[in-house]
Amino acid sequence: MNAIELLLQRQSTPMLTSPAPTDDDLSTLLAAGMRVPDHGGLKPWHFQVVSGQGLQKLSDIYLQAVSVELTNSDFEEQVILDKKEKTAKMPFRAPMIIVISTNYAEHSKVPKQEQLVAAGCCAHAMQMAAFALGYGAMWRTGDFAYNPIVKKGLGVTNDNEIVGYLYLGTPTKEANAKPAKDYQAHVSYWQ
Ligand SMILES: Cc1cc2nc3c(=O)[nH]c(=O)nc-3n(C[C@H](O)[C@H](O)[C@H](O)COP(=O)(O)O)c2cc1C
Repeated sequence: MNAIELLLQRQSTPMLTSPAPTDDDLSTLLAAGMRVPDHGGLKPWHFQVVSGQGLQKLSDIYLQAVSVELTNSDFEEQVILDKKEKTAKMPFRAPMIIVISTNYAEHSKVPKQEQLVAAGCCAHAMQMAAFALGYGAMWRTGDFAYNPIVKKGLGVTNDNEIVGYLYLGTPTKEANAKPAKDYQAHVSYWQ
């Protein structure tokens, strides 16, 4: 697949299984993440690679966060148990997750907004590199990207943000190709 085919045909892979990217391939993904446009060369991001026992650690953090949320809730006991069970399983939807967070720097010419965009580019670049290497990937956030207990557990300070959880692995099945999206309504021209 050449670069244009990759850009025009990319699509997410929600259903992932082992194998995860090999060490060499992971290294390529991380290098692609580092290669993004970066105003001021601040590298205002951090990548936390979660696999193996790390997935259980992430699951424990999610469970802690949801347990606090559910304390004093009006839900019936069985509903609470179901929610906790569902939450604890979330990190196991793939054999590897890269958590992309910001690592904001103070800079007079580079506002946080630009640094956040750059960190978002990292997630996209790593997803594209994963596709190019034959893996599947899905960029997720959800409540746990914004939860203070989860942020603390992952070592993301209050003044930084989790940009996404990039789930990585091998697709469980061949996906039906999604149709291209028409760009006409999203473009204007000055000529
Ligand atoms: C910042 C960000 C957060 C996202 N969070 C979620 C999410 O939590 N759950 C989800 O199903 N899709 C999420 N998505 C969307 C998927 O990654 C994916 O793009 C979407 O399902 C469309 O599929 P496609 O990539 O094949 O076009 C998110 C995308 C972005 C850019």
